[in-house]
Parts: sequence; structure tokens; C-alpha cells
Amino acid sequence: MKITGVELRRIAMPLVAPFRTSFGTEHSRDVLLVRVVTPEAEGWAECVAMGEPLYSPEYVDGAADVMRRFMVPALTALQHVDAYGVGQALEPLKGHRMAKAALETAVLDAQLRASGESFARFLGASREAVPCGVSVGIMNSIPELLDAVDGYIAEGYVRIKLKIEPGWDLEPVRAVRERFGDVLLQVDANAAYTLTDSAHLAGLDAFGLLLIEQPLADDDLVQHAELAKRLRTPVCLDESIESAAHAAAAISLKACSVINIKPGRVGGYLEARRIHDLCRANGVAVWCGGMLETGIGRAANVALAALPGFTLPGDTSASRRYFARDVTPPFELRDGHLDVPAGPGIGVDPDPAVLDEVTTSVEWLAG
Ligand SMILES: O=C(O)CCC(=O)N[C@@H](C(=O)O)c1ccccc1
Repeated sequence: MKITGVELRRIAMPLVAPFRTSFGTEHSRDVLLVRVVTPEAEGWAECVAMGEPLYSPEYVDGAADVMRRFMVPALTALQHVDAYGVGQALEPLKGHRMAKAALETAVLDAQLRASGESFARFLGASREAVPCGVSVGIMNSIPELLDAVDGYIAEGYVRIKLKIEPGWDLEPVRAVRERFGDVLLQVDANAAYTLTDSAHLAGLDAFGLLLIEQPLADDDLVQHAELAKRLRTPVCLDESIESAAHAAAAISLKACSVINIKPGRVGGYLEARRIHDLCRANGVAVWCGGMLETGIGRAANVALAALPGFTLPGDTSASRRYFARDVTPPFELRDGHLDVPAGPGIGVDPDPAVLDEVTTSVEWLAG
């Protein structure tokens, strides 16, 4: 396909409630949407970069800038490009995986809408619905946490993930276990601990958790391997895994036994599938992480989560977990599952009226 132009659209999406993690509290998402226009079709994608470089080095203004100055010109200069060609064309540009992921995904969406194939079918999905977990932020008190978890379980979520940090870890996990019995339960530290905390973290072994996610720094596979020897709870990596090469290194070092795959973090859905395939070949479970996506990113994530190696419920929650109103028809839980979009491409379209209301800026980059 020839790209005739790319639209960079920023939208303001207030969260239904503050979402606190070990690295900060989100009240609203400043989202960068990408629309790629070709003669055959147009494609949509969501860049998962946050407003500030707190989860990873990328941030939304930086992603828009690197797209505007370097990535989009590299793509619109090509006479023909498809999703596989995007990675090749952008390879000389170092890093910026979330920005690359958004452009690749928008091209893939356009390509698949033109051919009439769904993301799920293209990626190799084996299911038509996926079981859904939910991520629960750090709260001000145990009663507030228990109320929140109670509500999510009542909505049908099949797995609870608790954000933890030093000072908010063993007690909330114990309280949830005591109140809700053997619900599927895991924790996410977002790199808030060091190896000196390993004896303390071993206290989590008493609670039968599915995993502890990203306990240590994102750039330290060796220390994660040492921690994994000291815990019974399986170690899962998120921020540490930005590519299939990282996943291979983590597996060979025994730094983790589970991987959270976020397509935006790893540079797109093609690399996400490579990581899935590598992990499946090595008996490592994967699940689909989330970055508080709108329905645009959520649709593609649900398709990915339907691949056979995604054997653990992901952070693929209903739209209402984060947004009072989504920019697409809302994803709604059905018996603890989300249905995989079956239409061409990502299978959903933004509602133009809603999009207009939440748009804070639109920029057209002509090919
Ligand atoms: O359900 C979701 O989309 C969010 C899941 C979640 O907890 N995301 C976390 C994470 O570290 O995985 C996150 C929160 C805020 C910003 C970035 C990442």
C-alpha cells in the first residue's frame, strides 16, 4: 500500500477513578491515536505511551515528535509498505518502540481492512472470547481495596491483580485472600523492590499467587534470576521485556517463568506474536498486559489475547473499568470474558461524535 497521509490525534480520556501504581497516579489519559490513510483503506492505532516517562522512557509528546520528524516521513517516502515493511523501514531509528508499534499497527489495520481479514485471524487466534482479569490500584485503606475487589468480582472478572509497593503488599494480599478465598490472584510491583527485599517478598509465597510481576528494576535480568530462586511465587516480567531477544535472554537466564506481553511495549503485534511463539516453544506462559487503552487499543489486545499461548487471563478489562464513555462501542464483560472482534482489521471504529468531543488536537502529516 502507498501511505497518502497520517493523522496524529490527541484525545483526553478522564478515568472513572484515580489509578495509583508504585510509580504514580493516573487521573486522565492523554492518548495519541494514529490514523493511516491509504487509497485502499484507513487504519487506526493507539500509542500506549503515558503522559510522563514514568513507566518507561517514552512519553506521549515524545512519541508524537519522533513520528512527525522521523518515522512518518520514512514511511510516506516508500512507494509500497505493509505491516512487515514498517518494522524494516523504522529499524534504523533506535528505541521508541511504542511509537513504532502505533504506526505498524495502524498500517496493519489498514492492510487487514482492505483484505477483509480480522486481527484475530491474521495473528492466529484460537478462541472467540478471552477470560478477563482486572488490575486494582494501590488504595488508601484495606476496606477501600476490599470494596473495589468485591465490585470487580461481582462484575465477573476471573482474575484480580493488585498493585503493590513497599508498605502496601503483604497486608492487602492477605486481606483479599481472607475475604475472597481462592480467587485467581497476582501482584504487580512495577519495579518497586530490590533484591534486599527478597525475604520480605517471600512472605507472599503463603498466598498461592499466580505470579509476582516486575518486582525489580526493568534492566536487571540477573537479579530477577536470583530472586526467582528465592521465591516460590512465579516471577513474571513486564517492563524488562521489550523484544523477543529480551524474552529469550530472560528465559535462558531463568529470570522469569511468565511474561506479560504488551504489544506497545515490544514494538507492535508482530513482535508480540514472535514473543508468544518463543514462549510457547519454551513452556513459558504469557498473558496480555494493558496500558489503560481505549477501545482502539483494547480491540487489538483482545485479538492477541486469543492466541493459544495466552493461557493466563490478561489485563483486558471492560471499557468501563477506566472510561465512563469509550471512543468505540464499549467492550463489555460477558461471563467474565470479552468477545474477540471478528470484523476486518481491529474490528471496531471510533465514534466520530465522541472522538470530536474528546479530541484536543489533530495534525495531518501529508505523504
Ligand atoms: O488494565 C489496564 O489496561 C491497566 C493494567 C495495568 O495495571 N497496567 C499497568 C502496568 O504496569 O501493567 C500500568 C499502569 C499505568 C501505566 C502503565 C502501566
